[in-house]
Amino acid sequence: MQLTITPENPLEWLALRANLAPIPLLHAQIMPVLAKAVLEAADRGVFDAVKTGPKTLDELVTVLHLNQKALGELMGLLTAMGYFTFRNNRFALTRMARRFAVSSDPLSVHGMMVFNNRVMWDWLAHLGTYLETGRGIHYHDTLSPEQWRYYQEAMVAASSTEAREFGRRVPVPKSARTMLDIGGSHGQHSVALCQKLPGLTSVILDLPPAIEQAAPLLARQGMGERVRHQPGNALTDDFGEAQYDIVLLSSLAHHFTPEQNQLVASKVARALRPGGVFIVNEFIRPETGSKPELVGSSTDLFYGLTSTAGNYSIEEIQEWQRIAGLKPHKTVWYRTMPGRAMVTALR
Ligand SMILES: C[S@@+](CC[C@H](N)C(=O)[O-])C[C@H]1O[C@@H](n2cnc3c(N)ncnc32)[C@H](O)[C@@H]1O
Repeated sequence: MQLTITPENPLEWLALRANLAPIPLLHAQIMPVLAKAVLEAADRGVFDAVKTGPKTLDELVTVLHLNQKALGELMGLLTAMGYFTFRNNRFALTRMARRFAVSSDPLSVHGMMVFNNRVMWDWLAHLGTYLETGRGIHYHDTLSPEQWRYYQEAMVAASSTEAREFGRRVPVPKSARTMLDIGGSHGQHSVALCQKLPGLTSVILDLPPAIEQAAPLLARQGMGERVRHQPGNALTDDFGEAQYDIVLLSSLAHHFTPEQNQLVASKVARALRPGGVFIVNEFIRPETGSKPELVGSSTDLFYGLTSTAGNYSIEEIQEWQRIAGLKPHKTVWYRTMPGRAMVTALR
């Protein structure tokens, strides 16, 4: 899967080939507006307002208390982007928008859109400073309780589709009974595996302010004591010895430096039982100059900006696992998300 600028006819193909299309204008002027329009629409309840059935612009103006001209422009853009159709003077949600943009669908990314609109958007203004200093903003140290809530809801939204594929495809022993989910937040990955393996229980280790906000999100899953939170810090806590059949580090390695990841991998190796599996679930950094992959490259820059860290290559992740005394095992690439993989190793 790729995010691309695609010609729609042979003449456009020729224009692109002949370098006649000003691509940076699309990146610099069009794409930021597309992104912000989707975020603001989600945050203002535009998608939810159409959930019960097609609406005219006038009806939307009344329900949403927004300016008619401005909302008309937004709806025009969202229709062009494939979120709505417009027939008989009414806007209707497309299948894609109904599943992923309306807040109530189990696969919705609405929580991520609200977080990005209310919290993340302002971080982007720091990119210039990051480029000068190499120092990211380290948001885990400064979020307010309300921002922690948006963050944890965003993580649910970001991983709902992925957790299903993870549960189906991650190579784990069927006999596994104990799991440690480091930085596991909402617990969707643990829940997916516990639903698949009836004998499995999981402990989610996360920072105390994260757990405060993630607890109700985990409770919603109805797993009771089989998936429980444990407040702590992956960098300073001991994980114990030969306790777990599965250890998962999902979307946390990108917040840590290589040295911190090596430290975590060593503690994980000690905490695994013989035959146990360590899964690093991550966006993978494409090598500069290799086949273009926008998700891996843009998240790499983004995690640099946010945590002074970034994405890692498969080889780098396997090197932490190897130095920790583990044997690199299968790497499984996601089919539902480009640039993302489960990199596994065995004790
Ligand atoms: C990007 S989220 C990933 C959540 C989840 N694992 C997933 O894949 O959807 C990173 C999580 O790691 C937690 N975290 C950050 N630093 C941590 C640390 N030092 N120890 C434990 N958890 C940490 C955050 O609170 C957050 O819940």
